Amino acid sequence: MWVGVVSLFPDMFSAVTDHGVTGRAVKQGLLEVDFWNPRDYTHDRHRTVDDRPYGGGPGMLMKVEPLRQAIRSARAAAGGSARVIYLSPQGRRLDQAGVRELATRERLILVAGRYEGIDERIVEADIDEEWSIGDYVLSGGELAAMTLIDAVARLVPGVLGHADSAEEDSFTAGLLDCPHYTRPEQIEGRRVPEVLLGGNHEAIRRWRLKQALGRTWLRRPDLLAQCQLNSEQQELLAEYIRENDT
Ligand SMILES: Nc1nonc1C(=O)NCc1ccc(Cl)cc1
Repeated sequence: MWVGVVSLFPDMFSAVTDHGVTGRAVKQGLLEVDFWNPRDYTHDRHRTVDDRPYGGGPGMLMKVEPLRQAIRSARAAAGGSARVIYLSPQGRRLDQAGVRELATRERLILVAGRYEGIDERIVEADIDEEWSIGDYVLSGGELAAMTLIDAVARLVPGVLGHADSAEEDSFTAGLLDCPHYTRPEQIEGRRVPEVLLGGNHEAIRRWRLKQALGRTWLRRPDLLAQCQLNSEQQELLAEYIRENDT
């Protein structure tokens, strides 16, 4: 997957390009991230990238020309086949379904804004899709862009490594994760559930599924309402509710 990033702070992206699963994906050539900085498209002595808002008010906007040229350069490099995405609280809320949609695209260009925003005419003329990672206000679009890169890259074949791509198997898709345990067997009197210490893999699978269903029921009934539960899942959830309905 190829991602073009338009940002005033490209160095921030080392968080995804130089670390962990996504860093390894870059090394392996499964993920490529290239950068276009609007500041490189300024021609004044001060390399100005911000501009005052018509109508007054606090703060500045991103200056139009440098941003437009950076986006156009990124599009040209993508060979015109990229989707240009702008990250902002005004966008479509990102969830795993949206991540799956975005992961089907070979080329994405992510526009990370700074200051108070970008000119609406750029959104109309140069942006294909606007996405939000959540209902809160960040200081710029970079962290949102990195969040999207991380979530989408994990769905690129080969990136996660373990063949069963634990993340997305049908077992728990759409449910919260089950509890996890590792050594030692006891921490200040708290023990690991016995089923996990045995070797009964079918019992372990059922226990994990039951826990995932139960935790979703307890913490995110909205997610559960969207799930089509099969008979085994319905049975396990009913069992969990019987055991946990306070
Ligand atoms: N929440 C979010 N989901 O995506 N992006 C955000 C966010 O807060 N961006 C801050 C931001 C976005 C554009 C500009 Cl010009 C300035 C600051």
